Amino acid sequence: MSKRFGDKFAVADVSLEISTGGFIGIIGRSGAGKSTLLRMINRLAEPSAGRILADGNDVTRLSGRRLYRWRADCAMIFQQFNLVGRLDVLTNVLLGRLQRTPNWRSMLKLWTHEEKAIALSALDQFDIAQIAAQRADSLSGGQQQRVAIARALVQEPRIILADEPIASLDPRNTKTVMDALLRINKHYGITVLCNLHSLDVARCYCDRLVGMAGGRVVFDGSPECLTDHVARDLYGLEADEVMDAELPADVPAGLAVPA
Ligand SMILES: Nc1ncnc2c1ncn2[C@@H]1O[C@H](COP(=O)(O)OP(=O)(O)OP(=O)(O)O)[C@@H](O)[C@H]1O
Repeated sequence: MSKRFGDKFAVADVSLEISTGGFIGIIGRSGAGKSTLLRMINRLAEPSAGRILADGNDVTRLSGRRLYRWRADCAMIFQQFNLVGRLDVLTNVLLGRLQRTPNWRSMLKLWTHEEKAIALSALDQFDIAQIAAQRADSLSGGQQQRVAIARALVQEPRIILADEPIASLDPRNTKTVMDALLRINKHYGITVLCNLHSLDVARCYCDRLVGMAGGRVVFDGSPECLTDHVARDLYGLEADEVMDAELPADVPAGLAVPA
């Protein structure tokens, strides 16, 4: 796929094959094309050229109901959480059910007991069921992002597209949020594609890293294959910054699935 803005290519001739159930980190310096690549997958950005194939179906040609369904299959997590601040946490999570709920019921906010139970259970998995009745704008950044992940989970997606989900969080909240994404990936087998600035976080959580520079893929492999030498090539002058440890000292290395 390629995406051009004017005469500049944000993504240029990128070809990736993504297997179900992976935890893929997309890394690279600012402006490398990571967000544009993710946004093309759920068609928030239209590719200028190329195709996206999912199970043999050309996603780039979908419209109407079928596009709506594809977007329901791809839950998006944003850096700025995108919760509705004046609504309580439980309602924010229930909004993730919108694509699966008849319009008239969601407009009247007539959620069934079952839907509420699903939403509460999602919150419980990330240890935040006790704040279900609080307004979303009263929460810390880490709590808000966990609510956003619970909302994504109740959407029952096949893929989670996370665009810099930890960029505005401190190290402890970074770990909580990455653990939540890892749990979704390992426990439910949902594929996670995650744009990450911190190389250390990417190495710790992802089983595959895709490195982008100037809109192109310049590295694609396991974290072990991404040597410091390759990373320095990828990040240039930003290398020292992204290779600084951002996780607290008690974080175990490797892919330990949280209990
Ligand atoms: N809507 C747009 N209009 C014009 N140019 C854009 C637009 N969106 C992105 N770009 C340009 O495309 C290039 C890639 O941007 P993109 O946001 O995908 O990079 P990124 O790797 O996600 O960077 P960052 O980490 O800073 O978000 C950049 O040069 C950016 O300025």
